[in-house]
Amino acid sequence: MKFPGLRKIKHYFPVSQPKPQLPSLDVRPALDTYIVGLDQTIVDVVASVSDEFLAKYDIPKGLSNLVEHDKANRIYHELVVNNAISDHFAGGTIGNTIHNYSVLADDKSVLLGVMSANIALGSPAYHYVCHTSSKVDMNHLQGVAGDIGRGITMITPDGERTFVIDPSDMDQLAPDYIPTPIIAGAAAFVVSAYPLRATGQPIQQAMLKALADAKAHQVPVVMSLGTRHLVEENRAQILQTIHDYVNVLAMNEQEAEALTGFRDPLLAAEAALEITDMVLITAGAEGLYLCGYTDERTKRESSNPIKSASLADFNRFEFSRPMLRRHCQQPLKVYSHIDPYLGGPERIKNTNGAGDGALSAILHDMAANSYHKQVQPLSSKHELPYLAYSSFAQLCKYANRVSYEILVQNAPRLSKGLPEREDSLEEAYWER
Ligand SMILES: Nc1ncnc2c1ncn2[C@@H]1O[C@H](COP(=O)(O)OP(=O)(O)OP(=O)(O)O)[C@@H](O)[C@H]1O
Ligand SMILES: Nc1nc2c(ncn2[C@@H]2O[C@H](CO)[C@@H](O)[C@H]2O)c(=O)[nH]1
Repeated sequence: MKFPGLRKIKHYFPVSQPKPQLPSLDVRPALDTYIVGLDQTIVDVVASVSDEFLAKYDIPKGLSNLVEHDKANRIYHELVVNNAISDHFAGGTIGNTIHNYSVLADDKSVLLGVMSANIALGSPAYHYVCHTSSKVDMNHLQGVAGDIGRGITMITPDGERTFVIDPSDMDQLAPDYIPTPIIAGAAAFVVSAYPLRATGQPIQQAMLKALADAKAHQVPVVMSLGTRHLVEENRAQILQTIHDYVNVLAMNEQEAEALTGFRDPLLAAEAALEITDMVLITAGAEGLYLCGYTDERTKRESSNPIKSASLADFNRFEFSRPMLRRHCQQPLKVYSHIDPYLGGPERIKNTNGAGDGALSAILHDMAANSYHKQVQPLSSKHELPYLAYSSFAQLCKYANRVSYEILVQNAPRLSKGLPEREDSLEEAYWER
């Protein structure tokens, strides 16, 4: 487990404790710190298209659209003929998140989902496996006869991305393939709302079982919302799922508006905190918001400039560490916001996965907290049951930095972690 993020002052973080056993790639619940993700396994087929191309196939821009197999094939073949496909890349919003977690933390995660039992060279499954970190344990995947999902990722000249999803067998994950002991030992369980639109498919029951397992074993449940129209179309079910199971909710501002009715991210977060414990709202060029609870006893005042927007002095206690609401004697809502790191990259070719990247940073910090607690149970950092190792403000910095890296690397999956030492980060940024 690496230390989460970069900062000037480090607490003692036991990264070099000798491991009691030989290293193993499989996750061992009693020995390892890891997170578990459940996803529809999808390969992203990345192509450059014009706005006219989207209009021709009647595809709403900026969203993830489920389409029938024949239509997906027609689109795919036109892209091949136009020579517009640049890459095949492993995708799936949670697949990306746990891959990025493993790269950042340099530690293990477990992927639950399906995989083609026979993988042919060049097949979607082949591309998926090739582009996934070896620290992602894929031993619990369910083998299927057909293909994994295909997500045609169309990038328009403005850098916006639009998906056409051809599901193939991606929704066939059965509850029998949810390993309860693996979930029970995890530092967090992460899932997206996408399976909720796979009406009548086995993955819905599998997801419910995994959620119930996580809840029964007090494993924090993290959910990302996926895409705006998924939220609009399944709002009641999503709200119920969040209310029943979810501790950390991640969404962009459009999804937040569809869920809560508030366009303003702070008001959306305030509303969402009535049904969950922590909320990450990414807002593109406006940066991101992280909001949650802390206990009155442990609130810490920020030394950053105090900001007011739709809520007055909203970031006043952003130096506090997040807690589950039920663990607070006197819960206090805390809000933090950060502008894009260094104002964002000079040129953004593609924003795909920037939000997932921010979430993987939050997961890293949560897992680091579990790890630290396991190794240093008597540390003052664990006097109260905190949800993360760092403060809201520090979590924002880290999440923001990782989003920037995704934008710079121009792919939803990090090919390398953050630099060990960054002059610009230490001097020009963290100290600001
Ligand atoms: N145009 C931009 N300029 C500067 N930073 C940006 C820009 N777009 C995104 N970012 C950075 O990336 C983060 C996440 O972006 P965004 O809100 O677009 O995520 P998203 O829509 O959830 O993405 P995805 O669903 O593809 O993962 C932002 O909080 C910000 O830090
Ligand atoms: N699980 C899942 N991921 C999706 C879907 N649509 C788009 N994505 C992924 O979202 C990622 C970007 O956030 C891409 O890598 C896509 O593969 C979907 O319907 N289900």
